[in-house]
Amino acid sequence: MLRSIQSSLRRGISATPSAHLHHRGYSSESAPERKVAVLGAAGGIGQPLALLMKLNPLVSKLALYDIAGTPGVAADVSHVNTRSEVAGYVGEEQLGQALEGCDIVIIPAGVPRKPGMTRDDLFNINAGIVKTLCTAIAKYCPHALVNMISNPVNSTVPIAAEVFKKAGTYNEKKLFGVTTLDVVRAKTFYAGKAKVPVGGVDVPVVGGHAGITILPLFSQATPKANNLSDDDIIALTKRTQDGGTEVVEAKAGKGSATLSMAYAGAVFADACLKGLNGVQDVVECSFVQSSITELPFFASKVRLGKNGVEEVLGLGHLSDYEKQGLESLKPELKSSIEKGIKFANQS
Ligand SMILES: NC(=O)c1ccc[n+]([C@@H]2O[C@H](COP(=O)([O-])OP(=O)(O)OC[C@H]3O[C@@H](n4cnc5c(N)ncnc54)[C@H](O)[C@@H]3O)[C@@H](O)[C@H]2O)c1
Ligand SMILES: O=C(O)C[C@H](O)C(=O)O
Repeated sequence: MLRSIQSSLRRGISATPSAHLHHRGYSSESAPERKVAVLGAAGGIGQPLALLMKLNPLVSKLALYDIAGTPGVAADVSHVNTRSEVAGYVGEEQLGQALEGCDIVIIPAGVPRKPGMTRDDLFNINAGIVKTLCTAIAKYCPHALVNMISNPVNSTVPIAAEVFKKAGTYNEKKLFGVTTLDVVRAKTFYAGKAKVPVGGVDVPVVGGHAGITILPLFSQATPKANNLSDDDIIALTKRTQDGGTEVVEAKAGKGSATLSMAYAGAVFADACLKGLNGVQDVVECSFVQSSITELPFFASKVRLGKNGVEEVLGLGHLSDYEKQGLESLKPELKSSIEKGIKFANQS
């Protein structure tokens, strides 16, 4: 049972087939030691993400941190009979211990949206939380890869970059805004509309992570679908851009996407782990420091490796509709990035 869950997870949460790992000369049990921390681990995303990371055989130590509730989550998850050793840390005085020795820090800490709110409405609370957590990362694990989930991602990633710059620890190869949920949604919606098996679908999603800044590139989707009209592509694009709001409205005041986000966060962290371990050709979309447009941060396909970002891949050929979408998203994305930079430098 466990073996089958693990092997299906390994197939699902994997940018490369698990067979690839065996070609690298190690089984999961003898994979390199890797410590992963989840900050905000007692939350709606944090708890299922903690479980999924506990199921990942590439993790040897799992640190679960929150301002409350982590002893219980850690005790619960620690009983799962998989490789990693689990520890719970609670309150700022234990944050350093949680972070020491980390290879990857995943941050889903902060408040989620309620109906009627934009992600930017979360800025006032989450910006401060992210700043505090990143200050501690700079101190206790300056070489870790940071997977930023807390919204608004378009601003929290620039905040993190500024905090690290001030601390003298910034490495642009190691800071990632997690936009995997946009890709997960685009793949699901495309497969449903094109009537193709979802397992084999790929759709790049570029730009940022809020409304029109989310730009799925259905013209590059594989397998190619010849049964989709221009109107279908417009509808798929809008549904992907509004995917978060669809969940916020359905949850009617009880938060935003947690389960699909935990899955997406686990997919992205798994790709980072594989990159760190030297697996070749690990490619995921992520919001990173970038020079593929005039904006300083941009989501696109990124090749992951032993140092984090190995290569930021270009946008490829865009349809006229996508070119228009790209130009329309730039002003909003630019101002969200600038808002984050300004906050980090003023406060
Ligand atoms: N990037 C994405 O695609 C994506 C998707 C979904 C949600 N999100 C964002 O993720 C965040 C978390 O969402 P959620 O549904 O898990 O919320 P939640 O309220 O259920 O959980 C958040 C957790 O963060 C903790 N927290 C608050 N301040 C903290 C601090 N200073 N240090 C550590 N932990 C702290 C809380 O105690 C809580 O347990 C929100 O900002 C949400 O908008 C992002
Ligand atoms: O929509 C939200 O507020 C949460 C998240 O960014 C999402 O895309 O689901």
